[in-house]
Amino acid sequence: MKTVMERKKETKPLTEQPNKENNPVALNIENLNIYYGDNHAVKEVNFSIEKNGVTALIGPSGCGKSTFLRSINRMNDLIPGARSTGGIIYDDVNLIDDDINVVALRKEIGMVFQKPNPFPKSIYNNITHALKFNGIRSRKKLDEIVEESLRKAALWDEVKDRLHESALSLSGGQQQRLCIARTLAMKPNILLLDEPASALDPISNAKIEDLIIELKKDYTIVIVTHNMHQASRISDKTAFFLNGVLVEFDKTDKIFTNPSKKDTEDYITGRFG
Ligand SMILES: Nc1ncnc2c1ncn2[C@@H]1O[C@H](COP(=O)(O)OP(=O)(O)OP(=O)(O)O)[C@@H](O)[C@H]1O
Repeated sequence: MKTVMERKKETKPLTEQPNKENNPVALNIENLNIYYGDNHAVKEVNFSIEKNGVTALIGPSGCGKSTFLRSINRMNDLIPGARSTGGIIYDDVNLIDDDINVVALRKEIGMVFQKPNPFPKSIYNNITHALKFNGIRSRKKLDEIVEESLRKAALWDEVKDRLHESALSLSGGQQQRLCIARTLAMKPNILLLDEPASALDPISNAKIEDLIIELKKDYTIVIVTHNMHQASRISDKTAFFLNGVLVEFDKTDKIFTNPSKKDTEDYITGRFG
């Protein structure tokens, strides 16, 4: 069985191929359908996600945003009865193919969830746990990655003197930034964020938003959010879903100032959902 990385080496990376606006593409979504048993949760979705940008997924509860997001790094595999058809094309590999190495995939495409979920371990060990599992043993190397990841997640200055204290002693916002640091330590290309700030206070929320804007220089970010202000502040492109259908996908400015579809306008102006 070939890993995502092994298959990548054989092909020209899709990321070198521009989309119609001439921006490099990280993921091409082609006729994607996702089902839970008889429930057709995501229907014939087609669009491309740009590299080094923030793509926001918006829409009312139950419209399929999280299902779509989870399908990108195959988290839906854990749900009995879930199945997908179509394509999520990443570096010329279809991520829904059966022979994808899901462990390798999840290193390249990391995910952060709504509720911070640090391990009940020290701050340091939260970051090194998966690294050690992947065979990195050198203390110097581990120290370097811990510092680099915590700096990237804008947490280093707050925790550098307490790296061996429990992660559970951190505030909710700090725990979420630690979860982002833990994901960054695996050196992903893409970050999937499922409402990463919705369980946090406004100040922590603002820090996460600032962090996302900073991180998009180095990563492709896809974020599910119910917060319209957040979507308009931090994203470059926005995808509006309704009943599993991608109703509209465009530049965020356009979606929020002059949407093409009435359903999009009704949603962003709060008329439903
Ligand atoms: N684990 C699951 N098992 C079965 N059906 C599910 C599961 N998760 C979601 N669904 C169904 O898939 C559809 C889309 O749900 P999903 O959670 O993706 O929507 P969402 O837009 O992310 O909603 P929310 O904003 O409330 O999180 C819904 O009909 C939901 O009931």
